[in-house]
Amino acid sequence: STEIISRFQQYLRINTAQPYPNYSQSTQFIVSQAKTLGLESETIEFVKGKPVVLLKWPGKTPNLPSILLNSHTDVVPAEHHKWVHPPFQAHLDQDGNLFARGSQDMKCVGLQYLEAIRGLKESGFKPDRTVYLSFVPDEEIGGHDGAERFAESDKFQSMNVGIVLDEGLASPDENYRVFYAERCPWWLVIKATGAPGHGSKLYDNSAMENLLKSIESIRRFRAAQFDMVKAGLKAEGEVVSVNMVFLKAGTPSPTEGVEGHLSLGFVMNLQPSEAEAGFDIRVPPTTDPEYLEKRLAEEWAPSSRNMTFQLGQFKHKVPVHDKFGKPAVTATDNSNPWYSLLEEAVKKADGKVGKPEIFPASTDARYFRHRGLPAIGFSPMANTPILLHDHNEFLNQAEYLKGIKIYESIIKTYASFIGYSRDEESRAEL
Ligand SMILES: CSCC[C@H](NC=O)C(=O)O
Ligand SMILES: [Zn+2]
Ligand SMILES: [Zn+2]
Repeated sequence: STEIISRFQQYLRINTAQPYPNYSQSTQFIVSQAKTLGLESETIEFVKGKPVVLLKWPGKTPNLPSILLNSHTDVVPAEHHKWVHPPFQAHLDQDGNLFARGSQDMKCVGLQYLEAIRGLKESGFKPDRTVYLSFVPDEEIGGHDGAERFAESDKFQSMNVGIVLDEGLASPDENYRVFYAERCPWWLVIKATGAPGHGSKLYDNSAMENLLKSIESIRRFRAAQFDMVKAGLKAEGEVVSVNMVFLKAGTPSPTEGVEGHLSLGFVMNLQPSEAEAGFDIRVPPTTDPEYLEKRLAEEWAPSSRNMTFQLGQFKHKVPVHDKFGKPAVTATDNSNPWYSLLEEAVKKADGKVGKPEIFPASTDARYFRHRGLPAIGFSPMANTPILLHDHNEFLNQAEYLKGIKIYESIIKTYASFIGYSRDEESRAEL
């Protein structure tokens, strides 16, 4: 098992942090792992410099829909000096905790898939269904040049995928968490305009006052949503989250060193004529988007208060709308055999799963769900604090090894499931 851990460390040490991920090194690493495992590999650049590494373990019955194990290779940046151990050193401490950016999100999962396959191959197991692994780029910046392109490709179509596994979240208790849907990201910028004026004058309808009224109203909404979570009435993924992420206002005055001026960077005795605030909003699949858009237009950025807004995701500062409307949800009842098979497989490997949840943020799973496929978010990390995107992200090595056993059980169960669901049949006929 020291070899297993050192392979994990090798992967963690590759700096694939946005915005300049070293994808050539991660690709090289994954392809070399595939070779030692005897898996077929193919690297596809739907967008130049953004490799999707696709591995294949052919099944004995190749006409059965295949299983796709997806993981992203990029990680979010880290503030190196705020970590106890450098984020790309993959330091293993005395308690067996492995510190690295990506140890939870989600290099663990990508490599656990591979280690599980190694174990299964060594045991002589042969899959009925074909198992694919995809290592995709750019999830952390929206996945548009990675999983989105992949899911829309002819290649993907030809793979006849029947079920996708993707990332979940760590669980502080003993139950693994399972995700069947996710909230839709709405990035909102509201802008207020108003008459400028002397800093000493009290008057209505200044840009700052107009913006602050909106912020107050948005905060009341935020508190009401958060209260439902605090009271235990709703789970995190079942309410609308709203967080202000930037404030932009003031009249700049770059007078550093200029005689007679204070060097605050802003003019202090001038009320500005424009002010802006940005919000990260996440909308559960159960919330009516029209209701929220109405609320936005009428209460949060009313034109009667000289406010405008932009909604969407932003590419080069221009909003691009994601798929609004009804986000796709994966069934967890008996219409979806893959869900109960996963539960069963986890139990068989001595793991426990909690109630299925809505993922609070976004993952690449949405692109597969949009294709009409079931996708389950699952990262086997129990008794682990949730540290994705945080300082000092770590995963305990024993937990990592346990996760490999869990995946062995899942892959074995999935790959030897030859029952044909009605849904699969109708897809096969297309
Ligand atoms: C909405 S595109 C960005 C995707 C990103 N995913 C992980 O953190 C997220 O912010 O949820
Ligand atoms: Zn992730
Ligand atoms: Zn992430």
